[in-house]
Amino acid sequence: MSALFTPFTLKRVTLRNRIAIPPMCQYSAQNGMANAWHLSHYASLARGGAGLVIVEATAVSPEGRITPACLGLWNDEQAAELAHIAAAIKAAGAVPGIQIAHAGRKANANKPWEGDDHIAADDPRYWETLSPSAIPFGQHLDREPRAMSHADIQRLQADFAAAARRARDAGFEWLELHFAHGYLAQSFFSVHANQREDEYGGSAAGRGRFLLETLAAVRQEWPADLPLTARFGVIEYDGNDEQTQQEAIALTQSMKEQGLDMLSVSVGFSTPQANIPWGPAFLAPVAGRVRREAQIPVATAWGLENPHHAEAALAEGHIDLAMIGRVHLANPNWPYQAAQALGVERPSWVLPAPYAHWLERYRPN
Ligand SMILES: C=C(C(=O)O)c1ccccc1
Repeated sequence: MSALFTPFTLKRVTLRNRIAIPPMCQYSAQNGMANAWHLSHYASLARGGAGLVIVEATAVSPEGRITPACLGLWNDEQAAELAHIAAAIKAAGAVPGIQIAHAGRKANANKPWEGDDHIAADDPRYWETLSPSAIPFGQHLDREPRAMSHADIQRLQADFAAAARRARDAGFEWLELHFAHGYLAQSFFSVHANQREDEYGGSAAGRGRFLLETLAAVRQEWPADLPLTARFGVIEYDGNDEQTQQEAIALTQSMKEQGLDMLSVSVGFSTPQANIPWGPAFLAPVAGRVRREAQIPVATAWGLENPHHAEAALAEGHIDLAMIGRVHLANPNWPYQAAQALGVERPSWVLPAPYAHWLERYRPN
């Protein structure tokens, strides 16, 4: 039996395999509302056979969106539309997950294919960006954000808790806090973005406070028997990686003690000067160190689209779940190809029966 096609149980949720589809922004919403695009997109991904499908970064407040076209979960109308997506993912046999997020100083940007840069101040779509300190990210996201007050911090933590409550009520069974990729929570942890001199800055403990408090607020709302996870950048590839990993692993241990069930290990993306060693499964050993030292189940993404690389990362004990993203956009039925490549018996049956039975006897010319 292949590691990739072994079920995985966390709290009262069992995934049919170790294939998870990570959040991938679609930049296709109006006023934060999901629409026909999102429903067909997520239903298609779920029908492909993955065990877990995580809905893209969904903002906890309007100014937390990466772009004006990002999803939101700051009101009940948005939750009602997302409930249809959770139901569609579940009906296809996958577990419905959702990532809740605040983009911080990277917010208020144009869509990637429309410039990927900050929206101009005289544009009607402009809104103020927030961050731990008034330090811009740089390059195409060079706007100086407003340094957050304690009132801002408390408001945004309450927004995360409210979004978690709505996600629960909408029928999602897996919640991921977006603590990665240079967005708000990652910015509190990163010295590149956080130069506060109060209790939310300075030491690693200070820079981790926002994440721990936000997790605690969400933990109050999210059911104890459903997985509460976070995607977190544990390395920046900025030349200071050993210290960053040590601090990140210490924070992960604290988050685990506060009720975090799993960590999706990613890159911080807090500085444009990062020198990321892109390549097959490049982050798997980093994830394996977090798994060993923090003693917490981990997932990771990046460079796992070759089934043999994903299988090895699991079999070698680096990870518990393989986040397989972009290749699913090219081939929503990637799990079927992976099952064939790994010699899984009756591979077509990773797909829904209406597809599986036709494919079982299909021999392409
Ligand atoms: C749009 C992203 C997200 O939502 O995390 C993202 C950003 C940086 C790298 C990968 C993904």
